Amino acid sequence: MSKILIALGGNALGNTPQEQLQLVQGSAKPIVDLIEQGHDVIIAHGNGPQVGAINLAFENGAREHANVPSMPFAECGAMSQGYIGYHLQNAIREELLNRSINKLVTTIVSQVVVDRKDPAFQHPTKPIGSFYSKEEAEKLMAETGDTYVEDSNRGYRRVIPSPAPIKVVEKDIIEDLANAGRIVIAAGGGGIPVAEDDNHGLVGVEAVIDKDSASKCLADELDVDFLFILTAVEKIAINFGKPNQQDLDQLSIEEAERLIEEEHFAPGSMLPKVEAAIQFVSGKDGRRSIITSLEKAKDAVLGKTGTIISK
Ligand SMILES: Nc1ncnc2c1ncn2[C@@H]1O[C@H](COP(=O)(O)OP(=O)(O)O)[C@@H](O)[C@H]1O
Ligand SMILES: NC(=O)OP(=O)(O)O
Repeated sequence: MSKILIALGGNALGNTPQEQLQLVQGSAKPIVDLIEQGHDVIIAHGNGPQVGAINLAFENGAREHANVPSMPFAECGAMSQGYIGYHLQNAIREELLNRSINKLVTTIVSQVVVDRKDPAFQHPTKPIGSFYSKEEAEKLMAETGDTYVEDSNRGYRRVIPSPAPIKVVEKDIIEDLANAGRIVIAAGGGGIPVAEDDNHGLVGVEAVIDKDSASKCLADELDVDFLFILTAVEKIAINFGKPNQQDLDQLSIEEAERLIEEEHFAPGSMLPKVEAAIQFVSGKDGRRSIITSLEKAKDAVLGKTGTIISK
């Protein structure tokens, strides 16, 4: 049996608390399928819509009420981990109980170290929060000074810096729990972004780390066999969304790199997933990364579907 790190995409969580509560019930099923198959599973997840909504709520509140503080992004990230982890761990717990699987599940508040000098701080790229029309985005940019960009033909979203993850601070605890047979939700939302100060302290920074990149970092640190990136599509494709779209079953590192150069993967959506997969499998022989949909996870681990990226 394998050790699997699952990176859960936005379609597993939705956009509102009500939607999330509903969707995580479905998301828990394929996760528990893998557990039932005997695999050791660690779960990471995104937080783009959630961290954007939390930050916006505080910003709007602070504008209108003197007693509402504005909330830094690291704290917003921490809140998103708690909020998503709470729903997800309860859904997984319930699914385990329904199937009489005697396993415990928990969420670890996870910090991820980044470099304050990372050039990403000068070039915000991480889309967060809701989607807006071009006109709405232009108005918001003029009002707030924030940056908004078009996100993969889906509308305009605010972007903030997304530095590269260096290490997961709570890695040893996550590993201890996983080795003890616990199911761990960790590095949620790419982890709380922190920088190390001169006295080994950790200080939150204004950023949101890409969850695929942070998942790759944790997968490396835990030396898992599979990095499973679960999103809304069953397979990755060339000419995505065009009449000549072709889904891909398998990719070598070299093939994947060539397709990146040919710009088949949209930045901010599929590109970070393929990059994370390449980096993960490049790290050690025998590793595999699978990109597929939540619904197909069980089949994909048996090699029946998904796009497998390997050496
Ligand atoms: N070449 C491609 N092959 C498949 N999907 C692609 C490709 N390029 C862009 N996409 C889009 O990227 C989406 C996944 O990115 P995104 O929605 O940002 O991920 P997440 O599930 O992490 O929230 C897919 O659902 C699909 O719409
Ligand atoms: N942090 C992060 O990458 O979130 P999304 O996957 O929701 O964009």
